[in-house]
Amino acid sequence: MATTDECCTLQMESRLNSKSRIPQAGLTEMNSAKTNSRSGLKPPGFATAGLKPSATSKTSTTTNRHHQPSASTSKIPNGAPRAHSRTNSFSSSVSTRTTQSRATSASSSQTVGTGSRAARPQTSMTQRKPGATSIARPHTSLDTHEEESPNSVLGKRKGMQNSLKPYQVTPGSYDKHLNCTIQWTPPFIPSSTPDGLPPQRRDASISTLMSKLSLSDPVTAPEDQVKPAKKTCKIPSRPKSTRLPLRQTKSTQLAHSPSRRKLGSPQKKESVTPFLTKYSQIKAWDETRFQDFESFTSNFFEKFTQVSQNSDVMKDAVNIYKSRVDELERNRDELLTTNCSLRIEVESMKNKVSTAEEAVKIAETEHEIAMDEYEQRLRIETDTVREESQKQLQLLISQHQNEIEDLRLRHQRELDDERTTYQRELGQVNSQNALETQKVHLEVANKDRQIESLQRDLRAALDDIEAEKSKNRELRGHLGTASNNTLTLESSIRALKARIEFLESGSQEQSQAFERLQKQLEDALAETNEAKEKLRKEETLRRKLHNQVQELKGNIRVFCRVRPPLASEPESDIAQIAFPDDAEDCKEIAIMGPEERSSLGTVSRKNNAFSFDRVFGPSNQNADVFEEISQLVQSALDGYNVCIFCYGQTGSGKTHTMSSADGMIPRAVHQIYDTAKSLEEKGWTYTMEGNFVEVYNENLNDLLGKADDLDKKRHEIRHDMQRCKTTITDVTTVTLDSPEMVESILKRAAANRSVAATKANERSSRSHSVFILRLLGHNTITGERCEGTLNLVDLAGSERLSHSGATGERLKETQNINRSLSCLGDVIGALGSGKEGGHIPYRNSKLTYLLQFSLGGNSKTLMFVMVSPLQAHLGETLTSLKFATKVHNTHIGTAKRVSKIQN
Ligand SMILES: Nc1ncnc2c1ncn2[C@@H]1O[C@H](COP(=O)(O)OP(=O)(O)OP(=O)(O)O)[C@@H](O)[C@H]1O
Repeated sequence: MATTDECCTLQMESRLNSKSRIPQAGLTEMNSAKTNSRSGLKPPGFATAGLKPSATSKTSTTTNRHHQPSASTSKIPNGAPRAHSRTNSFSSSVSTRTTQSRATSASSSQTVGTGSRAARPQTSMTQRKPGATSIARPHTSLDTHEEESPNSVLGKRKGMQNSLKPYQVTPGSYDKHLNCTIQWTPPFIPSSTPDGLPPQRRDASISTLMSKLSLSDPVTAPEDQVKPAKKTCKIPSRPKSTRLPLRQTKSTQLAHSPSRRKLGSPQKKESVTPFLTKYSQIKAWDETRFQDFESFTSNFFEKFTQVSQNSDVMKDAVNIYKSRVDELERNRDELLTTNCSLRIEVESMKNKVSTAEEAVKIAETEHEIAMDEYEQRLRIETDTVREESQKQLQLLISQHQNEIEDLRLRHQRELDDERTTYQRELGQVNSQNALETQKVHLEVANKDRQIESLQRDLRAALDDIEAEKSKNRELRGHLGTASNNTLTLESSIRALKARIEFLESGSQEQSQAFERLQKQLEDALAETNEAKEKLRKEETLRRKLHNQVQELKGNIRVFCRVRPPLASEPESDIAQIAFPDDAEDCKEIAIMGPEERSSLGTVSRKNNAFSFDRVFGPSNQNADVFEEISQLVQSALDGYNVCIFCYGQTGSGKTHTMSSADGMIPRAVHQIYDTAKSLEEKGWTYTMEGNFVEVYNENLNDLLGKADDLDKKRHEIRHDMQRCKTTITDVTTVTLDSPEMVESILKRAAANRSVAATKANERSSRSHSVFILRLLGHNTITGERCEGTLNLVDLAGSERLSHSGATGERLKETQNINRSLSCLGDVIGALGSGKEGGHIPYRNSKLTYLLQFSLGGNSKTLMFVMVSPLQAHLGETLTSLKFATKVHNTHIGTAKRVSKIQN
């Protein structure tokens, strides 16, 4: 029964442990509180059996959950065992008891908690009396130690923390608190049994167990086993397990101390009477149960140790977590504080940022306004500069185009003129050559030398003409170059226009384009100046060559013109006039003379052939005539005195040729204007002054003056022999500013003459009209000056006096006309005689005296002999032709150009 009860007790205890009950508590409740409190017996030998004086043999390992390690060796947090000086479970249970609890347990038995410990069986040291319910355990050093420990079991329970601290006691180690050496005793057998056991059985079991245990009491221990200075708890060495958990019930240990002592002293086993009650039934030691119990205990210890170690690890982890939580809380507080300060700073920064943003917005607004104003100003300035640039460019382009156009027109005119002139000159030269050849044939003996000379001159002239042509080609080349330059400039202008459109966005590029254009313009101007310089030189050369050609042609030339029959003139009255070389040179005219009856009575007609420098037939117009005399007009511009007069009977066409609307005078004036204008680019500036006078009855009348002054106002002819210049006193001089003025001059002259005439067209037939055009030229570049005079003379009718039948005033007129014409013939004859220093009868008539410097060596003279086609005028016609032939045969010396160089 006892064995069965003990097994049941162990099983119950195992179940209780498996329910996480604290083993110590369970054991306390079952063994100490009940058993000891009820038994009230003092365990015999308790005070002496269990304690041995020697503490050297064995060590006991126990675990005390209620004590904080404080001995010589301690267990580190990871659960490693540490040495402890505490005593066994008994000592531990005593140490957890407070003074008060001990006092309380002394008066009343407690079944739980500390009270149960107070009721556990007392050791022999307490000398517990039988029957006492509880005996206060005497104070030992453990009490003080227990109370001083901050980790007392009460404190643990209150805080529910660190209640599972493992506590190991090494058997044989010295506990300083108990002042004894822990001595291992054989494993005790838990006596806890389920409730309901009869006290007798319980006591018997306890007695049996206690009998197997021996606890040497220092009091009863042999003297040699007890150290004099301290109490020693000697526990017999344990063969296998040396660890004893603290949880093992202290009260049970105490209760079984006798058994323990008995086990620890096997030699005394037989001699010692088991400390059993009368109810104990245990008679012998059950070795098998002991071994089971020992194995169970060993397993239990191992599990307990493992759980304790885990608990220690968890506690250490909890401590670490707590410290970590504290640290984190501190960090959190610090972070909160920092966060608050940062929020304040953020708020202040936000305010600053908002203020700064407002300032930035204001500044941006002001900046935008300023930028708008600046852009507007810049746009206005750019538009202004662009407009000005465009205006300047347009102005430059228009000026340049005008200059180019003028230059081109001038060059074209000059080329046309030169071409016409040279063609004309060539024709004239050819005609002259033919004429000279004819003359050579006619005057073979006398003219051989002259022909050879003329041929040489002709060759020279041809060479000159070739040279002139080459010059002309060069000029054309220059003109072509100028035209190319013009085209280049025009293309440049077009490119610049396109460029300007492209460059509107940048004034700098525009200025560069302007500079390039300016440079091109300067280059073009330089080339133009070079061309002008060449033209000036060519002009001088041309004048020289032109004069040479004119001299070769002769300084006095005679042209014959036959007017066409008028509508009022019947064809039967038309004389037989032939033009033998009409298809070739137009220099011959043949007029069938009147019938002549010889002495034998035969009637015959003589063919009168005449040859002149040029013969114009009825079909020729004034334009054809002027084409031939235009070279003389050019000579007048070149500074030579030229005299062109028309000779012929009344009605032969003198006035028509000279003063009609398309006559020589208007055409000459127009040519002079055109030529003078073209010469302006060569530096020449011309001033034209005109006089229009008549010689009537050997008196000079100013046809541009008042009509009433005609035949009343006297005018004197003055000659400046040094300058070879003729002036007329009190004569009206008209400056011809435009070619249109000549028409008014002619009209005015005609009007004055008609007022003075007694019959229609009468005055013009009875007087010589002289249109004097003085040409004053000045070259501003070379400084040259020239002064030429063009005299256009419309002579009075040359009919004979006998034929006119005039009388009285008319007779006087006719006589004066004949005398003046005769004087003209005399002067021409004298000039043609070739006598050096010979007398020239200029003064014999007003006309010749007036034309003194235009007839002679320094002048070029052209005489038109006008022929009426009427048969009735045949005699006068032949007379005029004979006179003209006489003039034509006259050779006047070389003309001298009136020119000077300005200093
Ligand atoms: N070449 C011509 N073609 C056509 N008509 C002409 C030509 N020449 C002269 N006439 C006409 O003949 C007429 C006489 O001409 P004009 O008056 O010129 O002669 P004139 O010699 O000047 O006479 P006068 O000595 O009296 O002045 C005019 O009516 C004129 O129109």
